[in-house]
Amino acid sequence: MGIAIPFDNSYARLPQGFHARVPPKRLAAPRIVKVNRALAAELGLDASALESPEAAAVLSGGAAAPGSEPIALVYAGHQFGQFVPRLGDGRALLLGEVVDRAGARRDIQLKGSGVTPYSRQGDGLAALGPVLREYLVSEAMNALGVPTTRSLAIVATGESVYRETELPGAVLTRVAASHIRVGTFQYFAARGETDNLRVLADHAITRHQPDAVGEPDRYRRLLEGVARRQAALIARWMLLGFVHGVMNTDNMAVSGETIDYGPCAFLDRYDPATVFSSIDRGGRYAYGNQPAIGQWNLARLAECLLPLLSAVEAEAMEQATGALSLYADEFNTAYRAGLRAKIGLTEGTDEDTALAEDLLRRMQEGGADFTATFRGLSVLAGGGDTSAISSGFRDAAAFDAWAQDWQARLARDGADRRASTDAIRRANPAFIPRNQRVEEVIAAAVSDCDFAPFEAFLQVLSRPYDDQPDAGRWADPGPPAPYRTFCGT
Ligand SMILES: Nc1ncnc2c1ncn2[C@@H]1O[C@H](COP(=O)(O)OP(=O)(O)OP(=O)(O)O)[C@@H](O)[C@H]1O
Ligand SMILES: [Mg+2]
Repeated sequence: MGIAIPFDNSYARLPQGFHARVPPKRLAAPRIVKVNRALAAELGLDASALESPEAAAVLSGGAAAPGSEPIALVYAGHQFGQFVPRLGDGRALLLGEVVDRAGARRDIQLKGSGVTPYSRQGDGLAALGPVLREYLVSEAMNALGVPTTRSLAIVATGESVYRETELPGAVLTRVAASHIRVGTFQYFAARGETDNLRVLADHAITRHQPDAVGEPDRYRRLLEGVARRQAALIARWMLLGFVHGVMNTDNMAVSGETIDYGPCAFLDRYDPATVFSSIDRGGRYAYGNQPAIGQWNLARLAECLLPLLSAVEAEAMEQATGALSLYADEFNTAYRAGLRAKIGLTEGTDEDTALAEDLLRRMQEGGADFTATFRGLSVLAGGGDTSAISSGFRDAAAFDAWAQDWQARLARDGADRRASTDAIRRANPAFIPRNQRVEEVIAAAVSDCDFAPFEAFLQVLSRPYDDQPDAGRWADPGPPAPYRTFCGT
Protein backbone atom coordinates (compact mmCIF):
# COMPACT_ATOMS: atom_id res chain seq x y z
CA MET A 1 0.00 0.00 0.00
CA GLY A 2 1.48 3.34 -1.03
CA ILE A 3 0.59 6.67 0.47
CA ALA A 4 -1.80 8.65 -1.68
CA ILE A 5 -1.40 12.39 -1.38
CA PRO A 6 -3.32 14.39 -3.99
CA PHE A 7 -0.52 16.81 -4.86
CA ASP A 8 -1.03 19.87 -7.03
CA ASN A 9 2.25 21.74 -7.22
CA SER A 10 1.86 25.36 -8.25
CA TYR A 11 5.28 26.49 -6.96
CA ALA A 12 7.08 23.76 -8.92
CA ARG A 13 5.44 25.19 -12.06
CA LEU A 14 7.14 28.56 -11.55
CA PRO A 15 10.24 29.22 -13.72
CA GLN A 16 13.45 27.28 -13.18
CA GLY A 17 15.29 29.99 -11.26
CA PHE A 18 12.81 29.72 -8.38
CA HIS A 19 13.85 26.31 -7.12
CA ALA A 20 16.05 23.26 -7.58
CA ARG A 21 14.85 19.67 -7.98
CA VAL A 22 16.31 17.37 -5.36
CA PRO A 23 16.51 13.61 -5.98
CA PRO A 24 15.44 11.19 -3.21
CA LYS A 25 18.13 10.05 -0.79
CA ARG A 26 17.20 6.63 0.53
CA LEU A 27 17.85 5.87 4.20
CA ALA A 28 18.42 2.39 5.62
CA ALA A 29 15.88 2.46 8.42
CA PRO A 30 13.65 5.53 8.80
CA ARG A 31 10.87 5.17 11.39
CA ILE A 32 7.70 7.17 11.92
CA VAL A 33 7.81 8.68 15.42
CA LYS A 34 4.68 10.79 15.36
CA VAL A 35 1.76 11.57 13.09
CA ASN A 36 -0.61 14.45 13.73
CA ARG A 37 -3.89 12.66 13.08
CA ALA A 38 -6.09 15.73 13.46
CA LEU A 39 -4.03 17.69 10.95
CA ALA A 40 -3.97 14.73 8.57
CA ALA A 41 -7.78 14.73 8.66
CA GLU A 42 -7.85 18.48 8.01
CA LEU A 43 -5.72 17.86 4.92
CA GLY A 44 -7.93 15.00 3.77
CA LEU A 45 -5.08 12.48 4.22
CA ASP A 46 -5.34 8.98 5.62
CA ALA A 47 -3.55 9.09 8.98
CA SER A 48 -3.07 5.31 9.11
CA ALA A 49 -1.30 5.37 5.75
CA LEU A 50 0.99 8.09 7.13
CA GLU A 51 2.02 5.69 9.88
CA SER A 52 3.16 3.00 7.39
CA PRO A 53 6.79 2.13 6.51
CA GLU A 54 6.18 3.52 2.99
CA ALA A 55 5.30 6.82 4.60
CA ALA A 56 8.54 6.75 6.61
CA ALA A 57 10.46 6.52 3.32
CA VAL A 58 8.49 9.38 1.75
CA LEU A 59 8.53 11.63 4.82
CA SER A 60 12.30 11.26 5.25
CA GLY A 61 12.93 12.28 1.63
CA GLY A 62 14.01 8.77 0.62
CA ALA A 63 11.23 8.00 -1.84
CA ALA A 64 9.06 10.23 -3.98
CA ALA A 65 5.33 9.84 -3.44
CA PRO A 66 3.28 9.74 -6.64
CA GLY A 67 2.61 13.29 -7.80
CA SER A 68 5.26 14.84 -5.60
CA GLU A 69 7.95 17.00 -7.21
CA PRO A 70 10.48 17.59 -4.43
CA ILE A 71 12.11 21.01 -4.73
CA ALA A 72 14.25 23.26 -2.59
CA LEU A 73 13.19 26.91 -2.79
CA VAL A 74 15.69 29.69 -3.33
CA TYR A 75 15.58 32.83 -1.20
CA ALA A 76 17.88 35.51 0.22
CA GLY A 77 17.63 37.28 3.56
CA HIS A 78 18.86 39.77 6.09
CA GLN A 79 20.36 37.75 8.92
CA PHE A 80 20.83 39.90 12.03
CA GLY A 81 20.78 42.89 9.69
CA GLN A 82 23.37 41.55 7.23
CA PHE A 83 22.14 40.86 3.71
CA VAL A 84 22.93 37.38 2.35
CA PRO A 85 22.07 37.30 -1.37
CA ARG A 86 21.52 33.54 -1.60
CA LEU A 87 20.28 31.30 1.19
CA GLY A 88 17.48 28.98 0.09
CA ASP A 89 16.22 25.72 1.58
CA GLY A 90 19.50 24.22 2.72
CA ARG A 91 17.80 21.49 4.71
CA ALA A 92 14.20 21.63 3.57
CA LEU A 93 12.34 20.06 0.70
CA LEU A 94 8.91 21.03 -0.58
CA LEU A 95 7.17 17.77 -1.51
CA GLY A 96 4.25 19.61 -3.01
CA GLU A 97 0.95 21.28 -2.24
CA VAL A 98 -2.47 19.91 -1.38
CA VAL A 99 -5.84 21.61 -1.21
CA ASP A 100 -7.25 20.94 2.25
CA ARG A 101 -10.83 20.11 3.26
CA ALA A 102 -11.62 23.81 3.66
CA GLY A 103 -10.34 24.56 0.14
CA ALA A 104 -7.06 26.18 1.25
CA ARG A 105 -3.81 25.35 -0.54
CA ARG A 106 -1.17 24.06 1.88
CA ASP A 107 2.52 23.25 1.36
CA ILE A 108 3.84 19.92 2.60
CA GLN A 109 7.54 20.31 3.31
CA LEU A 110 10.26 18.22 4.91
CA LYS A 111 12.79 19.87 7.23
CA GLY A 112 16.04 17.99 7.85
CA SER A 113 15.94 15.66 4.84
CA GLY A 114 19.51 16.17 3.61
CA VAL A 115 21.59 18.42 1.42
CA THR A 116 20.20 20.53 -1.41
CA PRO A 117 21.94 22.86 -3.87
CA TYR A 118 21.45 25.59 -1.22
CA SER A 119 23.10 23.78 1.70
CA ARG A 120 26.34 25.78 1.53
CA GLN A 121 28.58 24.28 4.27
CA GLY A 122 25.66 22.63 6.10
CA ASP A 123 24.77 18.94 6.30
CA GLY A 124 21.09 19.44 5.44
CA LEU A 125 20.06 17.60 8.61
CA ALA A 126 18.11 18.21 11.79
CA ALA A 127 18.48 16.59 15.19
CA LEU A 128 15.54 14.94 16.94
CA GLY A 129 15.55 17.46 19.84
CA PRO A 130 14.94 20.59 17.73
CA VAL A 131 12.42 18.68 15.59
CA LEU A 132 10.41 17.72 18.69
CA ARG A 133 10.68 21.31 19.83
CA GLU A 134 9.32 22.70 16.56
CA TYR A 135 6.49 20.14 16.57
CA LEU A 136 5.47 20.89 20.15
CA VAL A 137 5.74 24.67 20.02
CA SER A 138 4.10 25.10 16.60
CA GLU A 139 1.16 22.92 17.63
CA ALA A 140 0.89 24.81 20.93
CA MET A 141 0.86 28.11 19.02
CA ASN A 142 -1.94 26.81 16.82
CA ALA A 143 -3.97 25.84 19.89
CA LEU A 144 -3.30 29.29 21.35
CA GLY A 145 -4.91 30.77 18.24
CA VAL A 146 -1.74 32.09 16.57
CA PRO A 147 -1.28 31.76 12.80
CA THR A 148 1.56 29.29 12.35
CA THR A 149 3.06 26.59 10.22
CA ARG A 150 1.84 23.22 11.48
CA SER A 151 3.54 19.90 12.16
CA LEU A 152 2.22 16.81 10.43
CA ALA A 153 4.80 14.15 11.26
CA ILE A 154 8.19 13.29 12.69
CA VAL A 155 10.43 10.60 11.23
CA ALA A 156 13.53 9.34 13.01
CA THR A 157 16.16 8.87 10.31
CA GLY A 158 18.09 6.19 12.20
CA GLU A 159 21.25 8.13 11.36
CA SER A 160 23.39 10.43 13.44
CA VAL A 161 23.72 14.17 13.19
CA TYR A 162 26.90 15.80 14.44
CA ARG A 163 26.62 19.12 16.24
CA GLU A 164 28.83 19.58 19.29
CA THR A 165 28.11 15.92 19.95
CA GLU A 166 26.53 12.98 18.12
CA LEU A 167 22.73 13.24 18.09
CA PRO A 168 19.88 11.20 16.62
CA GLY A 169 18.61 12.63 13.33
CA ALA A 170 15.00 13.37 12.46
CA VAL A 171 12.86 14.95 9.77
CA LEU A 172 9.86 17.17 10.45
CA THR A 173 6.96 17.27 8.00
CA ARG A 174 5.78 20.87 8.08
CA VAL A 175 2.55 22.23 6.66
CA ALA A 176 2.27 25.90 5.70
CA ALA A 177 -0.02 28.25 3.77
CA SER A 178 3.13 28.80 1.70
CA HIS A 179 6.87 29.08 2.19
CA ILE A 180 7.17 32.45 0.43
CA ARG A 181 9.36 34.63 2.62
CA VAL A 182 10.30 38.31 2.51
CA GLY A 183 13.69 36.87 1.57
CA THR A 184 12.20 35.22 -1.53
CA PHE A 185 11.35 38.69 -2.86
CA GLN A 186 14.77 39.96 -1.82
CA TYR A 187 16.48 37.26 -3.85
CA PHE A 188 14.99 38.40 -7.16
CA ALA A 189 15.07 42.12 -6.31
CA ALA A 190 18.78 42.02 -5.43
CA ARG A 191 19.52 40.38 -8.79
CA GLY A 192 17.51 42.98 -10.66
CA GLU A 193 15.24 40.23 -12.05
CA THR A 194 12.08 42.30 -12.24
CA ASP A 195 10.22 39.82 -14.45
CA ASN A 196 10.76 37.03 -11.92
CA LEU A 197 9.84 39.41 -9.13
CA ARG A 198 6.53 40.03 -10.88
CA VAL A 199 5.96 36.29 -11.35
CA LEU A 200 6.61 35.75 -7.64
CA ALA A 201 4.35 38.63 -6.61
CA ASP A 202 1.52 37.36 -8.83
CA HIS A 203 1.95 33.88 -7.37
CA ALA A 204 1.84 35.30 -3.84
CA ILE A 205 -1.26 37.31 -4.74
CA THR A 206 -3.02 34.18 -6.02
CA ARG A 207 -2.28 32.42 -2.75
CA HIS A 208 -2.56 35.17 -0.17
CA GLN A 209 -4.46 38.08 -1.70
CA PRO A 210 -6.94 36.35 -4.03
CA ASP A 211 -9.28 39.36 -4.09
CA ALA A 212 -6.54 41.35 -5.87
CA VAL A 213 -5.77 38.88 -8.68
CA GLY A 214 -5.55 40.73 -12.00
CA GLU A 215 -6.36 44.13 -10.44
CA PRO A 216 -4.28 47.15 -11.50
CA ASP A 217 -3.40 47.96 -7.86
CA ARG A 218 -2.65 44.34 -6.90
CA TYR A 219 0.96 44.87 -5.77
CA ARG A 220 -0.04 47.62 -3.37
CA ARG A 221 -2.78 45.36 -2.04
CA LEU A 222 -0.30 42.51 -1.64
CA LEU A 223 2.04 44.74 0.37
CA GLU A 224 -0.81 46.06 2.51
CA GLY A 225 -2.06 42.52 3.05
CA VAL A 226 1.36 41.45 4.32
CA ALA A 227 1.44 44.56 6.55
CA ARG A 228 -1.95 43.70 8.06
CA ARG A 229 -1.12 40.03 8.61
CA GLN A 230 2.28 40.74 10.18
CA ALA A 231 0.80 43.41 12.46
CA ALA A 232 -1.87 40.98 13.62
CA LEU A 233 0.66 38.17 14.06
CA ILE A 234 3.22 40.13 16.04
CA ALA A 235 0.45 41.61 18.23
CA ARG A 236 -0.57 38.02 19.08
CA TRP A 237 3.05 37.12 19.90
CA MET A 238 3.37 40.12 22.19
CA LEU A 239 0.10 39.38 23.97
CA LEU A 240 1.22 35.81 24.70
CA GLY A 241 4.78 36.68 25.69
CA PHE A 242 6.22 34.81 22.71
CA VAL A 243 9.77 35.59 21.60
CA HIS A 244 10.46 34.35 18.08
CA GLY A 245 14.19 34.76 18.52
CA VAL A 246 15.34 34.90 14.92
CA MET A 247 13.22 37.34 12.94
CA ASN A 248 15.53 37.46 9.93
CA THR A 249 13.76 38.45 6.70
CA ASP A 250 14.09 34.83 5.54
CA ASN A 251 12.07 33.80 8.60
CA MET A 252 9.14 36.12 7.86
CA ALA A 253 6.46 34.46 5.75
CA VAL A 254 4.23 36.69 3.63
CA SER A 255 1.28 34.43 4.57
CA GLY A 256 1.39 35.91 8.08
CA GLU A 257 2.16 32.56 9.71
CA THR A 258 4.84 32.13 12.36
CA ILE A 259 7.69 30.20 10.75
CA ASP A 260 10.99 28.68 11.97
CA TYR A 261 10.91 27.65 15.62
CA GLY A 262 14.64 27.88 16.25
CA PRO A 263 15.61 29.74 19.42
CA CYS A 264 12.03 30.73 20.32
CA ALA A 265 10.56 30.76 23.82
CA PHE A 266 7.84 32.23 26.00
CA LEU A 267 8.58 34.87 28.61
CA ASP A 268 8.65 33.79 32.20
CA ARG A 269 9.16 37.05 34.10
CA TYR A 270 8.00 40.09 32.18
CA ASP A 271 10.96 41.99 30.80
CA PRO A 272 10.90 43.54 27.31
CA ALA A 273 14.69 43.07 27.00
CA THR A 274 14.38 39.26 27.14
CA VAL A 275 16.42 37.49 24.45
CA PHE A 276 16.60 33.73 23.88
CA SER A 277 19.15 33.34 21.11
CA SER A 278 22.71 32.93 22.32
CA ILE A 279 24.00 34.72 19.21
CA ASP A 280 21.67 37.73 19.57
CA ARG A 281 24.13 39.74 21.63
CA GLY A 282 22.72 43.15 20.72
CA GLY A 283 19.17 42.16 21.59
CA ARG A 284 17.98 42.80 18.02
CA TYR A 285 15.28 40.15 18.41
CA ALA A 286 14.42 40.83 22.05
CA TYR A 287 10.74 40.49 23.03
CA GLY A 288 10.15 44.24 23.15
CA ASN A 289 11.88 44.84 19.80
CA GLN A 290 9.63 42.53 17.81
CA PRO A 291 7.06 45.10 16.63
CA ALA A 292 9.83 47.37 15.33
CA ILE A 293 11.69 44.51 13.66
CA GLY A 294 8.47 43.41 11.98
CA GLN A 295 8.25 46.90 10.48
CA TRP A 296 11.93 46.85 9.48
CA ASN A 297 11.38 43.54 7.67
CA LEU A 298 8.27 44.93 6.00
CA ALA A 299 10.32 47.92 4.79
CA ARG A 300 12.71 45.47 3.11
CA LEU A 301 9.73 43.87 1.33
CA ALA A 302 8.40 47.29 0.32
CA GLU A 303 11.80 48.19 -1.20
CA CYS A 304 11.68 45.02 -3.30
CA LEU A 305 8.20 45.84 -4.58
CA LEU A 306 8.95 49.49 -5.55
CA PRO A 307 9.45 48.70 -9.27
CA LEU A 308 6.09 46.93 -9.38
CA LEU A 309 4.13 49.48 -7.38
CA SER A 310 4.37 52.33 -9.86
CA ALA A 311 6.56 53.53 -12.72
CA VAL A 312 6.53 56.93 -11.01
CA GLU A 313 9.07 56.72 -8.20
CA ALA A 314 7.32 59.20 -5.92
CA GLU A 315 4.07 57.26 -6.20
CA ALA A 316 5.77 53.96 -5.46
CA MET A 317 7.43 55.50 -2.40
CA GLU A 318 4.14 56.88 -1.19
CA GLN A 319 2.52 53.45 -1.40
CA ALA A 320 5.45 51.86 0.39
CA THR A 321 5.42 54.34 3.27
CA GLY A 322 1.63 54.04 3.42
CA ALA A 323 1.99 50.30 4.01
CA LEU A 324 4.51 50.90 6.80
CA SER A 325 2.13 53.30 8.55
CA LEU A 326 -0.69 50.83 8.05
CA TYR A 327 1.44 48.21 9.82
CA ALA A 328 2.06 50.55 12.77
CA ASP A 329 -1.62 51.51 13.06
CA GLU A 330 -2.86 47.93 12.79
CA PHE A 331 -0.30 46.70 15.30
CA ASN A 332 -1.16 49.40 17.84
CA THR A 333 -4.89 48.83 17.50
CA ALA A 334 -4.62 45.05 17.83
CA TYR A 335 -2.07 45.14 20.65
CA ARG A 336 -3.94 47.69 22.74
CA ALA A 337 -7.29 45.95 22.29
CA GLY A 338 -5.62 42.66 23.21
CA LEU A 339 -4.03 44.15 26.32
CA ARG A 340 -7.38 45.49 27.49
CA ALA A 341 -8.98 42.09 26.85
CA LYS A 342 -6.27 40.49 28.99
CA ILE A 343 -7.52 42.50 31.98
CA GLY A 344 -11.16 41.87 31.10
CA LEU A 345 -11.96 45.28 29.58
CA THR A 346 -13.31 45.52 26.09
CA GLU A 347 -14.58 49.06 25.75
CA GLY A 348 -11.54 50.55 24.10
CA THR A 349 -10.75 53.68 26.11
CA ASP A 350 -7.25 55.10 26.49
CA GLU A 351 -7.60 54.94 30.28
CA ASP A 352 -8.20 51.20 30.09
CA THR A 353 -5.11 50.75 27.91
CA ALA A 354 -3.12 52.82 30.41
CA LEU A 355 -4.38 50.64 33.26
CA ALA A 356 -3.15 47.49 31.47
CA GLU A 357 0.20 49.13 30.70
CA ASP A 358 0.52 50.13 34.33
CA LEU A 359 0.24 46.46 35.28
CA LEU A 360 3.00 45.58 32.80
CA ARG A 361 5.24 48.23 34.35
CA ARG A 362 4.64 46.87 37.84
CA MET A 363 5.26 43.32 36.60
CA GLN A 364 8.60 44.38 35.18
CA GLU A 365 9.63 46.22 38.34
CA GLY A 366 8.35 43.41 40.52
CA GLY A 367 9.88 40.53 38.50
CA ALA A 368 6.44 38.97 38.07
CA ASP A 369 5.58 36.13 35.72
CA PHE A 370 3.78 37.24 32.55
CA THR A 371 1.46 34.26 31.98
CA ALA A 372 0.71 33.44 35.63
CA THR A 373 -0.07 37.05 36.54
CA PHE A 374 -2.58 37.57 33.73
CA ARG A 375 -4.22 34.17 34.20
CA GLY A 376 -4.41 34.88 37.92
CA LEU A 377 -6.62 37.88 37.22
CA SER A 378 -9.44 35.49 36.29
CA VAL A 379 -9.38 34.10 39.83
CA LEU A 380 -9.35 37.59 41.27
CA ALA A 381 -12.25 38.72 39.08
CA GLY A 382 -14.17 35.72 40.41
CA GLY A 383 -13.71 36.92 44.00
CA GLY A 384 -10.42 35.20 44.90
CA ASP A 385 -7.92 37.06 47.07
CA THR A 386 -4.89 38.88 45.70
CA SER A 387 -2.15 37.05 47.57
CA ALA A 388 -1.82 34.23 45.01
CA ILE A 389 -0.76 36.82 42.46
CA SER A 390 0.88 39.48 44.59
CA SER A 391 3.26 36.90 46.07
CA GLY A 392 4.85 36.74 42.59
CA PHE A 393 5.83 40.42 42.88
CA ARG A 394 8.91 41.57 44.76
CA ASP A 395 6.71 44.28 46.27
CA ALA A 396 3.29 42.71 46.86
CA ALA A 397 1.81 46.10 47.72
CA ALA A 398 2.57 47.35 44.20
CA PHE A 399 0.28 44.70 42.77
CA ASP A 400 -2.37 45.14 45.46
CA ALA A 401 -2.58 48.87 44.73
CA TRP A 402 -3.06 48.17 41.04
CA ALA A 403 -5.63 45.46 41.78
CA GLN A 404 -7.71 47.91 43.79
CA ASP A 405 -7.88 50.35 40.87
CA TRP A 406 -8.68 47.52 38.54
CA GLN A 407 -11.43 46.07 40.71
CA ALA A 408 -12.95 49.54 40.97
CA ARG A 409 -12.82 49.83 37.19
CA LEU A 410 -14.57 46.46 36.76
CA ALA A 411 -17.20 47.46 39.30
CA ARG A 412 -17.83 50.71 37.43
CA ASP A 413 -18.82 48.62 34.41
CA GLY A 414 -21.21 46.66 36.60
CA ALA A 415 -19.48 43.60 35.16
CA ASP A 416 -20.84 40.24 36.16
CA ARG A 417 -18.11 38.30 38.01
CA ARG A 418 -18.70 35.10 36.09
CA ALA A 419 -18.60 36.90 32.72
CA SER A 420 -15.38 38.74 33.65
CA THR A 421 -13.74 35.53 34.80
CA ASP A 422 -14.62 33.77 31.55
CA ALA A 423 -13.51 36.69 29.39
CA ILE A 424 -10.13 36.86 31.17
CA ARG A 425 -9.67 33.11 30.85
CA ARG A 426 -10.33 33.30 27.12
CA ALA A 427 -7.68 36.01 26.74
CA ASN A 428 -5.00 34.42 28.94
CA PRO A 429 -3.74 30.86 28.63
CA ALA A 430 -3.24 28.65 31.66
CA PHE A 431 -0.70 26.55 29.76
CA ILE A 432 2.19 27.62 27.54
CA PRO A 433 5.20 25.60 26.36
CA ARG A 434 7.56 26.85 29.07
CA ASN A 435 11.20 26.23 28.34
CA GLN A 436 11.91 24.10 31.35
CA ARG A 437 9.00 21.79 30.46
CA VAL A 438 9.86 21.71 26.77
CA GLU A 439 13.45 20.82 27.63
CA GLU A 440 12.30 18.16 30.09
CA VAL A 441 10.06 16.32 27.60
CA ILE A 442 12.68 16.56 24.84
CA ALA A 443 15.36 15.18 27.16
CA ALA A 444 13.14 12.21 28.11
CA ALA A 445 12.49 11.44 24.44
CA VAL A 446 16.04 11.90 23.18
CA SER A 447 18.02 10.45 26.11
CA ASP A 448 15.66 7.75 27.37
CA CYS A 449 13.51 7.13 24.30
CA ASP A 450 10.54 7.91 26.53
CA PHE A 451 7.93 9.81 24.50
CA ALA A 452 5.18 9.63 27.13
CA PRO A 453 6.01 13.04 28.65
CA PHE A 454 6.09 14.60 25.16
CA GLU A 455 2.64 13.17 24.41
CA ALA A 456 1.21 14.19 27.76
CA PHE A 457 2.48 17.75 27.46
CA LEU A 458 1.23 17.98 23.86
CA GLN A 459 -2.24 16.96 25.07
CA VAL A 460 -2.27 19.58 27.82
CA LEU A 461 -1.08 22.24 25.37
CA SER A 462 -3.89 21.38 22.96
CA ARG A 463 -6.37 23.05 25.38
CA PRO A 464 -4.32 25.95 26.70
CA TYR A 465 -7.23 28.11 27.86
CA ASP A 466 -8.95 25.38 29.91
CA ASP A 467 -8.20 24.98 33.61
CA GLN A 468 -7.48 21.21 33.38
CA PRO A 469 -7.37 20.33 37.09
CA ASP A 470 -6.22 16.86 35.97
CA ALA A 471 -3.05 18.25 34.34
CA GLY A 472 -1.05 16.86 37.26
CA ARG A 473 2.65 17.38 36.87
CA TRP A 474 2.04 19.28 33.64
CA ALA A 475 0.29 22.04 35.56
CA ASP A 476 2.03 25.27 34.72
CA PRO A 477 4.98 25.56 37.11
CA GLY A 478 5.47 29.32 36.81
CA PRO A 479 8.93 30.73 36.28
CA PRO A 480 11.96 28.56 36.98
CA ALA A 481 14.13 29.46 39.90
CA PRO A 482 16.75 30.66 39.69
CA TYR A 483 15.70 32.40 36.52
CA ARG A 484 17.61 31.34 33.47
CA THR A 485 17.25 31.85 29.74
CA PHE A 486 17.37 29.01 27.30
CA CYS A 487 19.83 29.45 24.46
CA GLY A 488 20.27 27.79 21.15
CA THR A 489 18.43 25.60 18.73
N1 LIG B 1 22.08 21.90 8.86
C1 LIG B 1 21.91 22.72 7.81
N2 LIG B 1 22.34 22.35 6.59
C2 LIG B 1 22.20 23.16 5.53
N3 LIG B 1 21.61 24.36 5.58
C3 LIG B 1 21.15 24.78 6.77
C4 LIG B 1 21.26 23.99 7.95
N4 LIG B 1 20.73 24.67 8.98
C5 LIG B 1 20.28 25.83 8.47
N5 LIG B 1 20.53 25.92 7.14
C6 LIG B 1 20.21 27.03 6.24
O1 LIG B 1 20.64 28.24 6.81
C7 LIG B 1 19.69 29.27 6.56
C8 LIG B 1 19.22 29.89 7.85
O2 LIG B 1 18.76 28.89 8.71
P1 LIG B 1 17.53 29.03 9.69
O3 LIG B 1 17.92 28.43 10.96
O4 LIG B 1 16.90 30.36 9.65
O5 LIG B 1 16.44 28.13 8.91
P2 LIG B 1 15.95 26.69 9.18
O6 LIG B 1 15.62 26.54 10.60
O7 LIG B 1 16.88 25.69 8.58
O8 LIG B 1 14.66 26.59 8.27
P3 LIG B 1 13.24 27.31 8.15
O9 LIG B 1 13.43 28.78 8.08
O10 LIG B 1 12.78 26.74 6.85
O11 LIG B 1 12.43 26.86 9.32
C9 LIG B 1 18.59 28.64 5.74
O12 LIG B 1 18.87 28.87 4.39
C10 LIG B 1 18.71 27.19 6.07
O13 LIG B 1 18.23 26.34 5.04
MG1 LIG C 1 14.92 29.82 8.75
